[in-house]
Amino acid sequence: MKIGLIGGGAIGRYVAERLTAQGDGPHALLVRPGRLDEASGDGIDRFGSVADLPSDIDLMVDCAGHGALIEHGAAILERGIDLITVSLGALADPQLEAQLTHAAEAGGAQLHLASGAIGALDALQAARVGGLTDVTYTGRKPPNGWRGSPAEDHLDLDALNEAATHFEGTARQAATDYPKNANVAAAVALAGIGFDATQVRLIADPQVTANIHEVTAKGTFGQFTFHIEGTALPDNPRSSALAAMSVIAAIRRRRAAITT
Ligand SMILES: NC(=O)C1=CN([C@@H]2O[C@H](COP(=O)(O)OP(=O)(O)OC[C@H]3O[C@@H](n4cnc5c(N)ncnc54)[C@H](O)[C@@H]3O)[C@@H](O)[C@H]2O)C=CC1
Ligand SMILES: O=C([O-])CC(=O)C(=O)O
Repeated sequence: MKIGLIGGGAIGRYVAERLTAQGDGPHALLVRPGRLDEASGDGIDRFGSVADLPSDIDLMVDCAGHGALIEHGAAILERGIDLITVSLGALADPQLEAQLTHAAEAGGAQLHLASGAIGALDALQAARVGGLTDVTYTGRKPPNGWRGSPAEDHLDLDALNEAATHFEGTARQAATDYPKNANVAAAVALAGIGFDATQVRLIADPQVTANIHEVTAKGTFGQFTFHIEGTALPDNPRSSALAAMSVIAAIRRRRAAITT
């Protein structure tokens, strides 16, 4: 299997290192148009557009964020190349979701949503079958984990001495307003009761050092609470290491004889 990457940041570098260690390339790095000189993904052949990618690429992996999925997603799928993405929050835009669905159908390819920094999505998907009544997601990170997000408009992150909520609303609004921080909200929404019915709370908390995600769900199946304290990647306090690990796990599942 020949694998190409989008994104040479914190997640992309982790994924590239793991792929290299397991003998999987990566075989191409797709960068922003006109950014072939971008200082990332060292040693990997770079390409500025999907059309330029080598013809033998079997799988593309988006570790670059919403802009990359918007920019390259449809073209990859239309070319018949499967795509794994961590940029789930971009699907809060119904037009993008429709565009990617049509592109996947036209190309006979599949868009796979990596589980990212959260877990229990399998339980949510199963619970949805019987009917879910209530799903809430709470994301709690240290103040540094919210830099570059709308949290900065509501809070003085440097002066915070107790936990402060800076967003309460739907998963659609969270995913739209926090493209670098609320992909988990989108993952929960897509697995469960959707972007508009999933309730989200985002908190900056100077007392914690981990990226903490909590999901509670109720339905005919019963109820559950899932709580995870994720270690951030060394290069980006916003992004949990588990998000990068979930990409490698998704790739491994594709070639496993027995899979979940
Ligand atoms: N699903 C999940 O649980 C999570 C998802 N994410 C998503 O992953 C994204 C990347 O995370 P990090 O690696 O930590 O960020 P980062 O900022 O360290 O790296 C982003 C990389 O993507 C590249 N890039 C940006 N736009 C691009 C485009 N249009 N085409 C090609 N390359 C492009 C940048 O040059 C950079 O190399 C986040 O912005 C977020 O949206 C992050 C954490 C968890
Ligand atoms: O990595 C995390 O902990 C979560 C995150 O940034 C996201 O959901 O986009």
